[in-house]
Amino acid sequence: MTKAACIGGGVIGAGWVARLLLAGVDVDVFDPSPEAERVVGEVLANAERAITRLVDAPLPQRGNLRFAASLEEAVSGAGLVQESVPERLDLKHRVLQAIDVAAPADAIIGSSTSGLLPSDLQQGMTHPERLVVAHPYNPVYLLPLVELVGGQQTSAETITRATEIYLHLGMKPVIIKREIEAFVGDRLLEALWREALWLVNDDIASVTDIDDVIRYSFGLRWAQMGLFQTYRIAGGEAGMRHFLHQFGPALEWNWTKLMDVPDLNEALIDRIASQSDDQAEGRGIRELERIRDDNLVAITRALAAQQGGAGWGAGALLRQHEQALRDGAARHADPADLLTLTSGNVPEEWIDYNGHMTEHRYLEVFGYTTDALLEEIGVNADYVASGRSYYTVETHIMHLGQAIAGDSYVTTTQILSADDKRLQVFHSILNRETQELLATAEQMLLHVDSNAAKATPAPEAIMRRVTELARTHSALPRPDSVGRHVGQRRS
Ligand SMILES: NC(=O)C1=CN([C@@H]2O[C@H](COP(=O)(O)OP(=O)(O)OC[C@H]3O[C@@H](n4cnc5c(N)ncnc54)[C@H](O)[C@@H]3O)[C@@H](O)[C@H]2O)C=CC1
Ligand SMILES: C[N+](C)(C)CC(=O)CC(=O)[O-]
Repeated sequence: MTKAACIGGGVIGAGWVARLLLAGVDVDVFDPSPEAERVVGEVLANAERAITRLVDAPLPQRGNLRFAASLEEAVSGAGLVQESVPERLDLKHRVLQAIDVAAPADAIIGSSTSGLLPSDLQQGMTHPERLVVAHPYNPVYLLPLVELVGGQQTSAETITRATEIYLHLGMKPVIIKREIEAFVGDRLLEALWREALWLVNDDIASVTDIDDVIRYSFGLRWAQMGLFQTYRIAGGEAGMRHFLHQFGPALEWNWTKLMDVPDLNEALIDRIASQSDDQAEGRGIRELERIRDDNLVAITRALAAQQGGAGWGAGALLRQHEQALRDGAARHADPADLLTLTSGNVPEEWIDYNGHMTEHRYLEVFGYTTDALLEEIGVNADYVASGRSYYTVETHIMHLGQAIAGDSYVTTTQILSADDKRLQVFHSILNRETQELLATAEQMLLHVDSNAAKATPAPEAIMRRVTELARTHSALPRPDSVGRHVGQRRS
């Protein structure tokens, strides 16, 4: 899918716009609000900042963003239409029916609704089989879950195609077996939310106290193990059965208000809102979003480092997504030419106090390029797991040009020499538009037995590909700076 449409560009619509654009998909937005362009722009800036901190792989070239003058213009040519208008059934009906008429026949229509039944949303549509609830979590660009809920008329093909689309966006689609109001996540959240409102209403705890109870305890647990696995462990060595026998009876005690809802009168709204203002300590929404995003990035990265680097939960998903990004990075593997292995955009975060890309980011890009080269010659995750790999033992970087935020770059690679243990390569980073040479790196890599931590000959299958590339690259001009060392004068 190369183009999507987002109908509604508020909190959730803007989050979808960011997730899609940063996955390289062009997005047309329709939102009649005069504020929509500003909101989407601000959310996108925060999203780009977060994603470049999160993902250790070359991001695809950002998709093009366009604000359409009408819903019909926005959905034209879209493979996915994501509806995120306010939670009112009458409005959703009007919008979904208009999308249904104007969108391409094979477009998937995803609704972001938090709780409306897809069968209700489908009423009045000519092609209801392509509508699926695709319920995300805020911030859409960082939290991977999307609950997929089909209605009575949703086709199995729609669920399959939607799953593929959201997977491609780095998300975790969970297909809900049967439609139910509020699906799974919001059922759980509503129960907690209701109890929290009662606790403030009954003056048992303040807004801050309740948030502290969550974030210093079970909030930390939930990001990594959810509810059931956490309670299994809480059952001790006897596990879940013991846990249920011990704590099951408490469910009958008077611990919750169950389905009662506190009267959200003006006095209670004032109390909650003013306690929430105090808690924010003057920070604006965008600032709070950035704090939230930095924390989520740190948590997800920590999860990605678990299980020997394979990741756990949302961290494992991140690792898989990074691998997919590397595999999909613009690759040009014609052996008679330089290898074009990676490409991306320079994010704001990479800019230093001199106003241009800071030095260690060049090494990062060269590192990705080396990873892509290794994939190219067959050194993939399975190969590394077999106890063999290449280690970089020397790098010489030359900084030749400047890259500023938003610049599009591409890397090229030339194999300079190779034998069964050594691989000498020359990478370049170029500005994709102007082709200006920004930096080069000459590297020496050694093929190693990682368990013995010593150099060992690469097997024939790897050497065949390396030798083929090295032979054809030997016909290319040898870069002037090969073999230069720091401080050496040009002759
Ligand atoms: N805010 C949240 O935490 C979450 C919300 N959702 C769901 O996402 C949907 C949108 O919610 P929010 O983004 O929070 O609301 P919002 O109020 O922030 O944004 C709604 C946007 O829709 C626009 N809009 C209104 N009428 C429109 C029309 N006819 N065509 C196009 N755009 C129109 C509005 O101008 C506004 O920008 C709802 O269904 C909600 O249940 C889902 C997950 C989380
Ligand atoms: C409050 N809400 C029901 C709109 C929340 C959601 O739907 C999901 C979320 O992000 O918490």
